[in-house]
Amino acid sequence: MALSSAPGKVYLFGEHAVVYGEPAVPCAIERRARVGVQRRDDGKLRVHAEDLSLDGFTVEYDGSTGNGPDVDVSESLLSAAMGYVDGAIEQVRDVTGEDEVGFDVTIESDIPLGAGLGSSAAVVVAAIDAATRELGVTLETAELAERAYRTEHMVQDGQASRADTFCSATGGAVRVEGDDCRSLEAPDLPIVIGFDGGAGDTGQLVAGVRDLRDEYDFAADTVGAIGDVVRNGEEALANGDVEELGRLMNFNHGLLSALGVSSRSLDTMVWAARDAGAHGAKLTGAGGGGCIVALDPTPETETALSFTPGCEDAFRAELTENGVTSLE
Ligand SMILES: Nc1ncnc2c1ncn2[C@@H]1O[C@H](COP(=O)(O)OP(=O)(O)O)[C@@H](O)[C@H]1O
Ligand SMILES: C[C@@](O)(CCOP(=O)(O)O)CC(=O)O
Ligand SMILES: [Mg+2]
Repeated sequence: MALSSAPGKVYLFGEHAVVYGEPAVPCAIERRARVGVQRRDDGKLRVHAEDLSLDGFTVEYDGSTGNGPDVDVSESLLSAAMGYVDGAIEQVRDVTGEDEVGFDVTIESDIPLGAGLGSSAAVVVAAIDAATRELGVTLETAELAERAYRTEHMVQDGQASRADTFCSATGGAVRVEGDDCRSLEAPDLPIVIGFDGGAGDTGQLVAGVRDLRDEYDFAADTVGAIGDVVRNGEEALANGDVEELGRLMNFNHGLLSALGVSSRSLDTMVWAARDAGAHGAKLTGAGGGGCIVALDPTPETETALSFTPGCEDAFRAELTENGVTSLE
């Protein structure tokens, strides 16, 4: 049995645009997914995922025959739910050369699913790390991040960046532009998160931006403008200028909103944070529903969010330097 954990993240800047080669700056936060993996020799993959929205289920199926699990939910819901774990195991089989190996996989996570905090990347990174170690193979962090990226790329229909997976694998604040992934020095940021209790489908939201970008030059320009905001944001981060970071986050939110990936509840939480005196606020991740990230050293934003209709949970998030971690 091998057990690994990996962190979720918030985007200070650059989600969606990063899929088209613009830079992005996500930061790992101290909310983690833990994945336990035990080898089985019958080739089956058995996944126990208490937090998955199919009401906490356990499925068992034979990965070698391609037969799906025997649960009573629609095919599309199931493939969306299982795709990341299945994909991670495919990568493990590929990188270890053990094509027929099966696993019992147990997932526990304190990252809400589909909410923009990178639950998918954390689960994939932790799963690949635990499963390879279970087979006696230790991957370098760069290789692990690359395999996790390939998983997200496959599940999200060929549209994904390396940002979430690299950030989850290494921890800390990172900068990703295409295949150039590096760690950044970041000050201790006063991060507050608001969560509307909802979720968005990353694959669908990414496809929506892609279509807009294909149809309208001004949508392509908007993606480019997000890249400009990120480049300014990197400078503000390096200078520890939290006020400027906040202004740029506000700008970034406006551009994401123009690309159609915000929602009424995300906008409401963003405005509640701004009205409470936050330096700035924006949605984080794919959008559609889920979380916003705000910067506020005072307790005002967290308090205001906790009284905002449509905000189900408001909490502070600590940046973490701990990326993927082997627990057993
Ligand atoms: N605790 C978990 N157990 C099993 N699968 C999970 C878990 N957390 C996330 N996932 C997988 O990740 C998907 C959500 O990823 P995504 O839509 O990219 O949103 P995000 O990465 O912002 O949380 C889920 O549908 C599921 O496939
Ligand atoms: C929208 C996107 O930029 C980030 C998605 O983040 P999340 O899965 O919503 O946490 C997609 C990607 O980078 O692969
Ligand atoms: Mg994701």
